[in-house]
Amino acid sequence: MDKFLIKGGRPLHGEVTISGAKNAALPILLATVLGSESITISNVPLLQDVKTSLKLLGKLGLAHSELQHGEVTIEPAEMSEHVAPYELVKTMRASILVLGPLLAKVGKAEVSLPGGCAIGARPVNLHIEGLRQMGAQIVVENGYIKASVDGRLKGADILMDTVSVTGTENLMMAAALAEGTTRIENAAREPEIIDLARFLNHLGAKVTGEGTDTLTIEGVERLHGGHYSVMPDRIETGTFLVAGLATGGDVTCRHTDPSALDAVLKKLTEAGGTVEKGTDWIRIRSQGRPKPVTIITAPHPAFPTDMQAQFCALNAIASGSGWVRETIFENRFMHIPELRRMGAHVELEGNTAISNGVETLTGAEVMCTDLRASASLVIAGLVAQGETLVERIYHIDRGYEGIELKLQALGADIQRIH
Ligand SMILES: CC(=O)N[C@H]1[C@@H](OP(=O)(O)OP(=O)(O)OC[C@H]2O[C@@H](n3ccc(=O)[nH]c3=O)[C@H](O)[C@@H]2O)O[C@H](CO)[C@@H](O)[C@@H]1O
Ligand SMILES: C=C(OP(=O)(O)O)C(=O)O
Repeated sequence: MDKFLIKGGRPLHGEVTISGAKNAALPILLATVLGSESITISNVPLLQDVKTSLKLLGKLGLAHSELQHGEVTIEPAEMSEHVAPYELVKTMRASILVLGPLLAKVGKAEVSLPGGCAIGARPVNLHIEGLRQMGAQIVVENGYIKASVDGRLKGADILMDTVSVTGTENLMMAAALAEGTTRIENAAREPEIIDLARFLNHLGAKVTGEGTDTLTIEGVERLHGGHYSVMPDRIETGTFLVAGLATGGDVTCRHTDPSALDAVLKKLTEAGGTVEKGTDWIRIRSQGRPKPVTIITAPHPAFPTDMQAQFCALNAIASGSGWVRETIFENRFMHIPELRRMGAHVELEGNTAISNGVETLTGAEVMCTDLRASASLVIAGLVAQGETLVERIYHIDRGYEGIELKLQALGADIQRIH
């Protein structure tokens, strides 16, 4: 299993090019199930989850080109299969996103129930309830969601009990080919939802209201082909900005979208970073030791859960006491015991991590438990005195394209050990 060996204490300096967003690329790739003509997608990050998505599309009978220079073409097909098996779903929760498209396109789907993961239970009841409202018959049997519909799905008025990103995406994709109009209220407003809506509209779907809490989708009979470029990864951007600030450096993220990062940039500024931005770049400069911040995660446009672990690493070395409260996932603090092993003074009280910043962390052997926890440990390793060995980095490879190469180019001493 690969590991990262990091020799900490070097400020990061320079420019980094941000990749396409994992959390936009995966739904967009899986939405190609809905297509009836050839679809080319560019700015696709080369990640383990992207490889898994392409494997899943292949399993469903869709041919695709090799992913080269971030571009892949997917050919439409008479779907020969409608099953997303456990082997694939267990490695990538986003596989649940074929449920809506398969039902809409071929009228049947069997998708392994994703179950929980390290960060929480991660239920999908709202996906199932919404599809039932659109006329699907669904049973959960032998660990699979087995769904079918007579004829086409029907447009419906759906009120989501809670804001769900993948739930909104599944229902939006299903509604794109349904008969009649679907209204999704209390919809998620994440930038990745907007990107998926734009992608679907580019292929001829009729989605409006993206970026607000009410989506209206007028179903169409078929989607045509096209070429679409995935939005930049706001979480990768935020991760590099935190790493720049934490190490006392000066980092510019290129090929990104500052408008998707308002809550994160606000907290970076509160933490004492000097933030400048243009249409597609953000620069952060450290002015000395970071100041502590208080953070409450919540659905967009509030502070994203996918950035809280990185800010825990920042608070760990801040000049005072700060706290981070996680409201989306019940167990997303697995990085805290690892940060403590590196000398952080941080306590968990319920869903809040309260830290008393220390001057510096010390290198240690630490273990990744999930994607963003891994990012926080890498940041901590870059800051720490001495050597840090980060184990189980397959978690990080799910979501960050060549993170060690990008960090090396910014001056970090980080090596992948096979
Ligand atoms: C709102 C939110 O911040 N969602 C995050 C969530 O998306 P992801 O789509 O994985 O999770 P959801 O947005 O669906 O979950 C949000 C909340 O709704 C609950 N829920 C969800 C679906 C459902 O059917 N029933 C139900 O009760 C979940 O338990 C959770 O507390 O994890 C992703 C990966 O870390 C992040 O990129 C998303 O930003
Ligand atoms: C936890 C994440 O992803 P996933 O939903 O794929 O597990 C993430 O992007 O931080």
